[in-house]
Amino acid sequence: MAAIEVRELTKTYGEVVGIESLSFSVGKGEVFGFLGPNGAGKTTTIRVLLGLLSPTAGSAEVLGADVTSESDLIEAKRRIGYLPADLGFDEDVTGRRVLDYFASIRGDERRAELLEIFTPPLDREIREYSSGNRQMLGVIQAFMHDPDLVIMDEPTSGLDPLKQERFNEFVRAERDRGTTVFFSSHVLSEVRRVCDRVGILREGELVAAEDVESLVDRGGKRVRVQVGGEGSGLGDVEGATDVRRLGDEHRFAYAGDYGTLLAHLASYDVVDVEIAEPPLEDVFMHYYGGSEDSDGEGNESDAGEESGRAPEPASEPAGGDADA
Ligand SMILES: Nc1ncnc2c1ncn2[C@@H]1O[C@H](COP(=O)(O)OP(=O)(O)OP(=O)(O)O)[C@@H](O)[C@H]1O
Repeated sequence: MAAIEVRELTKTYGEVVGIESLSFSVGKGEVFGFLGPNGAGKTTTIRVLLGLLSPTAGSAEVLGADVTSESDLIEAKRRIGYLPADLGFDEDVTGRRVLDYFASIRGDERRAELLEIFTPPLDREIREYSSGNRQMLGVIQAFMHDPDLVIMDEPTSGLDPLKQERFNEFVRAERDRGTTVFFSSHVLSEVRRVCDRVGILREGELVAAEDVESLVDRGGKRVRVQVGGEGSGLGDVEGATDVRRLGDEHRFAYAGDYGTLLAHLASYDVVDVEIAEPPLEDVFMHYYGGSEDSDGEGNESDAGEESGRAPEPASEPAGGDADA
């Protein structure tokens, strides 16, 4: 049994399509990144999975529970952790009170361990919390009852790079202990670091769900070569595309095997060579077919991370204990 099974799932808001005929599954123990730009349907999918929105058509199961069955879902939610995009904590209480509240509902056997990794100021009121501290408190409440499955909506938003790295390390360790993690993101480099598999959502439809390495292979390696002399015909090797010359440097994308490339380069007087993975943005654009071009420099930027977010649907208290 998969941890998450989604079949032909559609959710519309009146005329507006949130997601359409979405199908995917997430295996037990897998870390699955759910990628898409603002408005692609990530939050809608997550809210349906938590029973917070009813699907218009299709079906979804989490840990074997039909998300439209309140009784099944209540049982399954004991084994699920949830980090919503909009945490919705009570501003007047301390972080400790927030954790005590969730502990009273679902338990907190991992609280102490999590507080050694994530360090929000527990005795301050939430209104004094920075967004990073709120997010850390959210991560602690999502994991502290030792769930089998954790669903997170943009978990690293608001975290500084050091805390993001701590979060990434934590997710990798969670995978090693067998926890299934499903999280949405529009930060491509982040999913690359921690996910086994990635689903790319575009305008409510899944356009790809594959392992991260295949996605990267699909984009082709980025090759830069400097040679003595003219280097004519240097880009004439099977698998090379987008061949360009900048001064004495030759650049191209390469989707063939290393042996062929190295044999080809051996006939030149190579001064310098660099073979790098493509920026995931390029892979992403391949699926979106957008006109936004990467800079071709191989930079893995977090484009969009700071961009304005579409208004969130009505928020619910963290922990997903709103009505099914
Ligand atoms: N409550 C709502 N009423 C009407 N339309 C909605 C509602 N919630 C979402 N939508 C629409 O559904 C589509 C998917 O939105 P959703 O919030 O699921 O996307 P998202 O991928 O989570 O985006 P973001 O990265 O901005 O959070 C968008 O067109 C959005 O405007």
